[in-house]
Amino acid sequence: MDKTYHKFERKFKREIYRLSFIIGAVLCSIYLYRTYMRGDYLDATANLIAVTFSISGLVFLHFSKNVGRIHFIPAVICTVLFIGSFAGVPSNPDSSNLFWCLIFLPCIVLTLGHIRSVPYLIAIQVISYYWLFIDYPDWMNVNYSQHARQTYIVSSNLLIMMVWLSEYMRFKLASGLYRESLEKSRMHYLSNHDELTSLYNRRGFKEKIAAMQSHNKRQIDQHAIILIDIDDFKLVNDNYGHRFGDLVLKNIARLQLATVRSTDCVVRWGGEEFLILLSNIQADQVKKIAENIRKNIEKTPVANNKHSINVTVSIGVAFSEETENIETLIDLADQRLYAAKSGGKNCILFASPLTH
Ligand SMILES: Nc1nc2c(ncn2[C@@H]2O[C@H](COP(=O)(O)OP(=O)(O)OP(=O)(O)O)[C@@H](O)[C@H]2O)c(=O)[nH]1
Repeated sequence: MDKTYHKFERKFKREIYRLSFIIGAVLCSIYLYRTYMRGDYLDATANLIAVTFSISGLVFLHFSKNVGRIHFIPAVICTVLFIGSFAGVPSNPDSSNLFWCLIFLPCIVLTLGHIRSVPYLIAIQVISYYWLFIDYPDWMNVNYSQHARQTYIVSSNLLIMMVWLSEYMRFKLASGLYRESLEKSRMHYLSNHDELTSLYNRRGFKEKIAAMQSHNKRQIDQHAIILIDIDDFKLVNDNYGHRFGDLVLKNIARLQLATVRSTDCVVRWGGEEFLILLSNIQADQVKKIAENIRKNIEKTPVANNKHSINVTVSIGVAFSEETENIETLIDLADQRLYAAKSGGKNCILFASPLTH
């Protein structure tokens, strides 16, 4: 499945590990205190080991970036605690340690997931059945009653079934929801971006403007529009082929993105025409950016293994001080671009030429 989904799953697991360790540390500390006060030092030692395990798990989790690598550690800790509780303290008069063992079963399923937990659970159940019916040496003073054994077998199996099923359903639901949201965002991306250059398309630009206007309560801060058109692009296609033309478009898109700030919006406005919306910016900075774009494009060759050419662009710029309406601003920039083309190309017009 998708890498990002695994990342999302790992985050989920990390929280489960953390929760398991915290619960383990708190419960075992309480029991450590009680057993120590009771003078039951064997039990107290087992609890001390459990507390140490849980705290080291938390420390490890805190410092490890990639939780994927430590998938088995919490499960191993749970298994050790399980075995410790099962076999280490069997002299408990009311067999209550058997029921504390049940805590670790959900932890194992949740940390390992519905697939990896299966062999663990089978192994744990086989070991615990063996321990339930084993002839313990006399010094261990084990006395699991028939009732305790039966109750343990029924409750542990029911618990495993319930937790396993809920983890299985959670996984299916989460991966389904994730796939759905991934598909939605993919569709949204495709409808708002140009396939060739990955820049915004007109639809994406409209959405961006609407978002900026609603964020700034209908008025975008001081801004400017730069309209860019490749000079004699038809000749590029005619001389070097359409695929080379596509390469030129991609290179120009890349150069624009490299020149503007990450907050600016670069749009493929038409076939060989691009629009840049610079927001929150002073006029002199706009002029610098436009000039940098023109120069960078002019001096950077576009090459494949057959051809290497330099292309130029003509640019028209309009500033928000001239009009508040974005459509009118684009029209102004377009008129200047047209004038730049008529005036000899490879140049920028920041103001409309005087008409007589
Ligand atoms: N390779 C390629 N060419 C495209 C694409 N979209 C539009 N074009 C071409 O861009 C060219 C635009 O040509 P014109 O509008 O005549 O403009 P021009 O040749 O750049 O001339 P001036 O604008 O006057 O400098 C046409 O040949 C289109 O086929 C595209 O996605 N890929």
